[in-house]
Amino acid sequence: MSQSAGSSAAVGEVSTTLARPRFGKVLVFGVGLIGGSFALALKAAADVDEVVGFGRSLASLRQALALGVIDRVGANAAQEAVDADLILLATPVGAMAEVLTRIAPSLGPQAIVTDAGSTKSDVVAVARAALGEQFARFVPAHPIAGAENSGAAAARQDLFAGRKLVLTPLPETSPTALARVRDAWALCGADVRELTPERHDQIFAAVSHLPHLLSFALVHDLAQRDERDLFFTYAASGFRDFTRIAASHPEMWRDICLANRDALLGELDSYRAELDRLRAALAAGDGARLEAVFDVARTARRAWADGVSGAATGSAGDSR
Ligand SMILES: NC(=O)C1=CN([C@@H]2O[C@H](COP(=O)(O)OP(=O)(O)OC[C@H]3O[C@@H](n4cnc5c(N)ncnc54)[C@H](O)[C@@H]3O)[C@@H](O)[C@H]2O)C=CC1
Ligand SMILES: O=C(O)C(=O)Cc1ccc(O)cc1
Repeated sequence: MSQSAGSSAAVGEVSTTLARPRFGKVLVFGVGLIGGSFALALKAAADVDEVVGFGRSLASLRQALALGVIDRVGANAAQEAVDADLILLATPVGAMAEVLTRIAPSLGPQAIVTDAGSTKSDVVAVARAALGEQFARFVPAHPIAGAENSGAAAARQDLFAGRKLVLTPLPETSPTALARVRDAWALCGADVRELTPERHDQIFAAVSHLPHLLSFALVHDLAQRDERDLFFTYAASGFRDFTRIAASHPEMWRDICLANRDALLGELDSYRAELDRLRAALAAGDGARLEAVFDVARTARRAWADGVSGAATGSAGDSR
């Protein structure tokens, strides 16, 4: 995809020295699965001077350093922001306001700020409030790639390869900043799309946030029972598929649910109504109704899986 820095043309070809895209000094706040994978992928594909990592725990930042995910552990975010070129927020969404407030006063004129949060309207609102006149260089983003695993040790250079990445630019977003962030994610291998923040949050309430809530709820319900060990002993692959995401990070999902509360409540109500209809059919012994519902769901699920497997976005059991 990208050429090595300084690659020279073969004899007889027009001599062109194609430099790798330059990203200068990159700060990553939250060097976990997503921030760490972004750092690895961008360093592999672009000319990055250094990646400086910030986080809550020195131990996990040291681990990220030892793994080569970051080049340096940052000590003073405000100072490091002065000459940073690209700043990625990859903390849980509830922590982003505090990070933005810390760096806002010292951002240099070259700095572009982006995020990887799973919700967008809330992140846009806190960025607008914290950055004020500098909000134009904030480019909201959400990689649709991940896993139930957390931390820098789970980071992978190819996490975003072939996966969708949604940008939710605003009318005031700087076209230059937007192009740079689009380029950065494309260099990480992502298939970059655009939505409005509101549309993004509606869609992801239905296809991501609700399924995680349901999975947590099912496992929680079973885990409260006296006979849980016996029940879990007999759980098979259907249970494994349905509940893989209940092993996801509780703090991250607390923040996502609260940030997208209205849309998630709407989806939860819709799902409860569906469950009520199924319950009524079951209580009435209405097998035809149950089978009709299962049939529509099976057809839709198979069509979706066939469609996405062609686009390399994962299949059932693929935890990416
Ligand atoms: N896990 C996934 O599959 C995906 C997650 N996301 C989003 O990406 C973001 C990061 O998620 P992951 O990388 O999975 O989480 P993670 O738990 O692997 O990493 C988050 C990192 O942020 C640090 N952190 C927490 N609070 C902080 C604070 N106040 N200041 C600085 N650092 C702080 C943690 O110590 C941790 O190193 C979240 O906003 C999440 O919604 C987006 C797409 C997929
Ligand atoms: O683990 C999984 O399958 C996921 O669904 C990962 C994921 C989690 C949060 C996101 O915002 C996007 C993707």
